[in-house]
Amino acid sequence: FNASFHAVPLVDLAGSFDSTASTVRTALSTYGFFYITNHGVPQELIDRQFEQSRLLFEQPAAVKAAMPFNGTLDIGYLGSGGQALDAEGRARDTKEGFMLTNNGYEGVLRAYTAALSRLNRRLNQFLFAAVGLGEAERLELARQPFHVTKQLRYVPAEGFVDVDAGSLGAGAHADWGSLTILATDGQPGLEVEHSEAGWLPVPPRDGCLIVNAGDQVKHWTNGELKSANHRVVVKSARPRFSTAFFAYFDLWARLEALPQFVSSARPPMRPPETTLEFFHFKLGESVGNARERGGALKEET
Ligand SMILES: O=C(O)CCC(=O)C(=O)O
Ligand SMILES: [Fe+2]
Repeated sequence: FNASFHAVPLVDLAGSFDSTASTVRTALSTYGFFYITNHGVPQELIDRQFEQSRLLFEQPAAVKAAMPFNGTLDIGYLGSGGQALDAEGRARDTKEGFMLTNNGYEGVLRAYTAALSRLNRRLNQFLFAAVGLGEAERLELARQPFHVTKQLRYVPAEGFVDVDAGSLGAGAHADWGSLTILATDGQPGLEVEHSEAGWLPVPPRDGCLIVNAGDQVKHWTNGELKSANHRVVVKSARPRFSTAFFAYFDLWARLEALPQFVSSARPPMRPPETTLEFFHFKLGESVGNARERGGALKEET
């Protein structure tokens, strides 16, 4: 096995529409992940957004606790150990998360979110073309995509990271929505699971954002395109920051497996359901997992 054959592909958004859509299809059916370059989000906006993230996470625990996580909207501060993304793992995630609210960093976060929202609409055109659908079908599912912007900070575990014992910045999971667009502060840690190659690093690349498909795309294409499992292993001595923009299809859109990917031998993976129904199901599951695993981390004081 040669790892160099197994690298997450790069999609150049400045290329021709058809070749970009075809690379998106290959990338999502093989890895579930791709890098994007010439994405149009100014590096300066990405950097300012990380600066706000740094300031936020440096606040005293009491200040962060005063912006509590809202389990219906998925906004607010969720402390280390508040979530356990790996449904089969034993430990809770060590990361802290902060989701968009109307606090002081509102201006920067809203500008960042607006830029990513435009980029997601562009990526959706390639996604729909990749499965042979056009603008009319896109408007049925993705006229006004729902999205959540989540700033993350991974503080290194004390001592060492024991992957076998399940101690991860973020446990193995697939994302839930349509496409996730990830920016990082340049520190490695993200890994994607490949069916033959196992866990592959997805290191940051200059000028690139990282994109991956979520479960909605998997259910929609009945497994033809992948929502790859991924995880975050942070071994460095300093904290790692990343910001994930989780896009979904429209909140009220009823998602159903596309007929071209369904047969009697290949029944739909899930019954038709709205984005909202699926989102609440997954959110309840991951926060519930962490509650059940109480005691795996020190309680925050
Ligand atoms: O921080 C990262 O690199 C990925 C985070 C992630 O996978 C998630 O929050 O769903
Ligand atoms: Fe993820």
